[in-house]
Amino acid sequence: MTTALSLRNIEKSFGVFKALGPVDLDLNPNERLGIIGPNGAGKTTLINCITGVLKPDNGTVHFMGKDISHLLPHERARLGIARSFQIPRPFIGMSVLENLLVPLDYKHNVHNKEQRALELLQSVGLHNRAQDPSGSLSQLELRKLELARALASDPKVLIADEAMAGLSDTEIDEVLDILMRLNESGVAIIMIEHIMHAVMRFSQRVVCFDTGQLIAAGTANEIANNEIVQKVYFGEQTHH
Ligand SMILES: Nc1ncnc2c1ncn2[C@@H]1O[C@H](COP(=O)(O)OP(=O)(O)OP(=O)(O)O)[C@@H](O)[C@H]1O
Repeated sequence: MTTALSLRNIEKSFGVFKALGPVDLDLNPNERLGIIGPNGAGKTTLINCITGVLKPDNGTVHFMGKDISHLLPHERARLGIARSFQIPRPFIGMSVLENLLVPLDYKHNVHNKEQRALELLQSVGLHNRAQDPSGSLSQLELRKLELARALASDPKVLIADEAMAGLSDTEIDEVLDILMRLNESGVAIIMIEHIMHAVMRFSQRVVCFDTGQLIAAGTANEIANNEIVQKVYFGEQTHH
């Protein structure tokens, strides 16, 4: 089976500081993968190496069997790798709908952009706010808009970076439902999340990073019961 993503021997240093690697990691098509690890573990660095924001010092990234190591971020996005950001920054002066017309403008094969924007809003449950100014959105609605924006490129892989931070339990459930529906529609999802119960509930497989290394991989249950993970991650959490 062709993997959706295949990372081999990825390494990244900042000056003399080794932030990541070497890391090998695969993502299967339509998989739900959780990435956990304490602050500074290298999760964001890894994601930046996947999206092309950072150029790793070593290693390769394959997407659907194609070597994309040399591609720029917008080229990777066009192929089908999308990322939603933890802190959404919508165009405040624009309506919710207009915010989605911006990324859709980059797509040449969408005939009716407004209709597509409304479909995207519907898929995240934000269609009733289409005409409202984006500055009037609640935290939860901003997260939904951020997901809709990431989906405008019709991704095959969505990297959700702390999409639920700061939300209440019922709001977390809503975001999880949206991500689950997306996954059912054929999008592989990488969830980077500090909210343990959410990432454990969502993910078919969880990998844990610490000091730039992948230290454990398994089902949510296996990872929750893994002694090394408990030491570096859950151990640390209980001191917060
Ligand atoms: N541009 C940079 N220059 C120097 N050091 C960096 C840079 N980006 C990240 N680092 C360092 O690399 C390490 C890994 O950081 P990274 O942001 O990838 O961790 P993380 O797992 O995403 O953490 P968090 O959960 O807090 O977001 C950290 O020690 C961080 O200080």
